[in-house]
Amino acid sequence: MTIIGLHCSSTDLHAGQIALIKHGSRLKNCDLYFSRKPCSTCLKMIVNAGVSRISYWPADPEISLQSEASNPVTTSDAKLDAKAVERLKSNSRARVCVLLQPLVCYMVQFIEETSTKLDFIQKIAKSQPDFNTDFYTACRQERIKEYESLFLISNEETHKQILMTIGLENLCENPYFSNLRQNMKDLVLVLATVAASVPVFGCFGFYSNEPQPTNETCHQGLPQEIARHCMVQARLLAYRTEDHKTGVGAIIWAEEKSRSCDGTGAMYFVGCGYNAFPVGSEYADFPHMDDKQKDREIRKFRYIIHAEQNALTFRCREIKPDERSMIFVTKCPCDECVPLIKGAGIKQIYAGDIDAGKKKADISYMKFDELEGVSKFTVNGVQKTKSIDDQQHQNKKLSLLHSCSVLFITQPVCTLK
Ligand SMILES: Nc1ccn([C@H]2C[C@H](O)[C@@H](COP(=O)(O)OP(=O)(O)OP(=O)(O)O)O2)c(=O)n1
Repeated sequence: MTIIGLHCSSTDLHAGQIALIKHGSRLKNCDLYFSRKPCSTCLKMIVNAGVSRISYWPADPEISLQSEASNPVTTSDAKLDAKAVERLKSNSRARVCVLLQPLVCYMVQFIEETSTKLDFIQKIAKSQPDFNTDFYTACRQERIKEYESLFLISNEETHKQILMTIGLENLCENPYFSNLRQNMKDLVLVLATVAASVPVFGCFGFYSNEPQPTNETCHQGLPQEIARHCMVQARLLAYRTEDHKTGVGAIIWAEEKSRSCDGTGAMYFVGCGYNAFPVGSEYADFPHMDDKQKDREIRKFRYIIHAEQNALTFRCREIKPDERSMIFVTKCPCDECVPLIKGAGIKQIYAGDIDAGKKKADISYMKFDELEGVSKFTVNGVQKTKSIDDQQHQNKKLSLLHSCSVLFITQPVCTLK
């Protein structure tokens, strides 16, 4: 499976409409993932394009109806739309379903434990002698509150009533209703926990240690809020790793010269990946051991494909030489990946610098510091003057997760082993 697009709604267009404009009939046989149930305006076009499945997070239109319940016009429009969506759904070949996979029971705890050990939190901790150990907990609580208000209906009864209003009575019976709420809460916890591991704190952010090589925009740093957001995406990917010790995630974005209709501004998704063994292999096909094993033959390093390597391999767009292209990696790129990133023409690297400058037996991280011609942004607590982008960004909150409609499109791909 390859992700071929990631879009969010703009002022004028819904995410589904943007997907149509961007991909047209290439959507045929693709799977689409929405952060809300698509409305009839989007759904009619999408089913017509021949998509194979549409999965959605079941929080909207419910959440919008919650705040607009007192307005009879909106409620009756929403009812009409919900009916139209159900009719489009039942007369279409595409499968439209709620996407709420229950998490394995230890997942939330595992993510909570590992998130506190990540470099961003560790750097803040080191730089603050009077560091309050509850800082991470406080950040997490804040994110949980924020995400709950965006993605959940707090009151059970209100939730039930809204589901009935839009014709989803079948979801109101138990155990479906309590399972639905529990699965939603768990996923919100995971999202909030990972987001809290890249917190807003003092002047900490992703900064370059070197003077900018040129004034060209393709080397200028992104607004911190966007950089943090993309790093959270990479962190989420890292949890999909097949390396049982070290998970790494990478995501590549680029910026078009001209701003088009996309709700992500001029940014467009290029590719993403995490460290894993060759596609289609079984657990026992390759060794899983690390440097601590004396026998080098049973170490993982010659087999595992790095997050950046997978992001480059399974990308859906070309990397254009005149555009600001950037890769976000949760760990320092190693010596195998640094020349690949530079060779692919990527202009900026946002990375954690854990292990930078280290030479291990089978993997080394020496080339990152010496790399020239690619701008590097690592976690830093140095006070910087705000970039122009940052200032402009204050008024235009680009936040992919926060947006009402986020859309992933995946395409089945054939892989040869
Ligand atoms: N930029 C990077 C760096 C590493 N990796 C992957 C490749 C391996 O799956 C794993 C290797 O990580 P480490 O160098 O941390 O090695 P260990 O997993 O052995 O851990 P340790 O830090 O204890 O040596 O991470 C990656 O995908 N991208």
